[in-house]
Amino acid sequence: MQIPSITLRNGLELPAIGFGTGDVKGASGLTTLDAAINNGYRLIDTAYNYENEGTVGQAIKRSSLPREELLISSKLPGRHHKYKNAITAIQESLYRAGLDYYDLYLIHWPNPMRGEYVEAWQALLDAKRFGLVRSVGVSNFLPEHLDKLQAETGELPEINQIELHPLFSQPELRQYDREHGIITEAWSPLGGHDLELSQPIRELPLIKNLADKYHKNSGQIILRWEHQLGVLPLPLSHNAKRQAQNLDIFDFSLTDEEVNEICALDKADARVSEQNPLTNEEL
Ligand SMILES: NC(=O)C1=CN([C@@H]2O[C@H](COP(=O)(O)OP(=O)(O)OC[C@H]3O[C@@H](n4cnc5c(N)ncnc54)[C@H](OP(=O)(O)O)[C@@H]3O)[C@@H](O)[C@H]2O)C=CC1
Ligand SMILES: O=C(O)C(=O)[C@@H](O)[C@H](O)C(=O)CO
Repeated sequence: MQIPSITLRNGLELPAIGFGTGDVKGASGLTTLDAAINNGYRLIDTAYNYENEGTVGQAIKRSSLPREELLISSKLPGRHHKYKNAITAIQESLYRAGLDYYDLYLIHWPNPMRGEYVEAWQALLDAKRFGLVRSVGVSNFLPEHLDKLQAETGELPEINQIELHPLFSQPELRQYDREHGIITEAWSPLGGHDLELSQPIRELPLIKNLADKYHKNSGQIILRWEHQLGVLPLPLSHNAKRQAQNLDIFDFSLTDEEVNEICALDKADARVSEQNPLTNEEL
């Protein structure tokens, strides 16, 4: 299946959809990742704190794909924002995965009350200069945090990975990212792994009607809507069939009106995670 690409400011081309790995680890995680790669996923989102960079590295090795055909993204945890710790953590991330470089490395959370994210950003920029990572970005950053990075280092991230789904579509943050040449990635793009919260989103009448109209399922409608917004979604499925369905979104288009109708479902306080980056500090 041909997946379109999205190009970062620095010219790096990413597949327009990636694979989330939040709880994918160990032997069962390896089976999940084998299936994902086999299904055609080429961008894999991991994190130091997921404790699965080893599983991701193992899956890469088993895939027998040339390293350059895969794009691997990891994230720096809050406890390692100090410059020296950040460089060491990136090296440790590489050793865990058995990789020579990451394609992307993001600051996982800004942790604004600790106030060390500019130092962490400087470390990521230097890690890029040292050749440890090809592109650098952030996750869960709000405009005020991004403005501070630019003011203090002169450099903005290539990527901002944020919570985004039909009830929480983040119009202001998407606009900020777009105006600053930052690609928005969506975490919990299907409404997250808590079925009680995500199922009602996928069962919204508008989403179900569109699924019927286009002979797709609700997940595919949501992922297609995110794609048409210019957002790069990172869905996770442990199920090989759903993994394949989530990639099968490039043979139809929603109308502009339908895209806007889904955007109109947005409720500014409908985070499924209740994790507001202003107050949520993760180490
Ligand atoms: N930067 C950050 O702070 C964060 C980043 N993330 C990243 O984002 C990724 C994705 O987010 P996540 O929270 O996992 O949630 P998702 O929105 O990707 O939803 C995953 C859940 O949806 C189910 N699912 C997948 N496809 C379908 C489908 N087509 N129809 C119905 N159900 C489906 C899965 O079940 P099943 O497995 O049974 O298919 C799973 O329970 C994470 O894995 C992680 O990589 C997540 C949270 C925070
Ligand atoms: O999954 C991630 O990337 C996170 O940042 C986690 O903190 C996630 O939001 C979670 O599991 C919180 O309990």
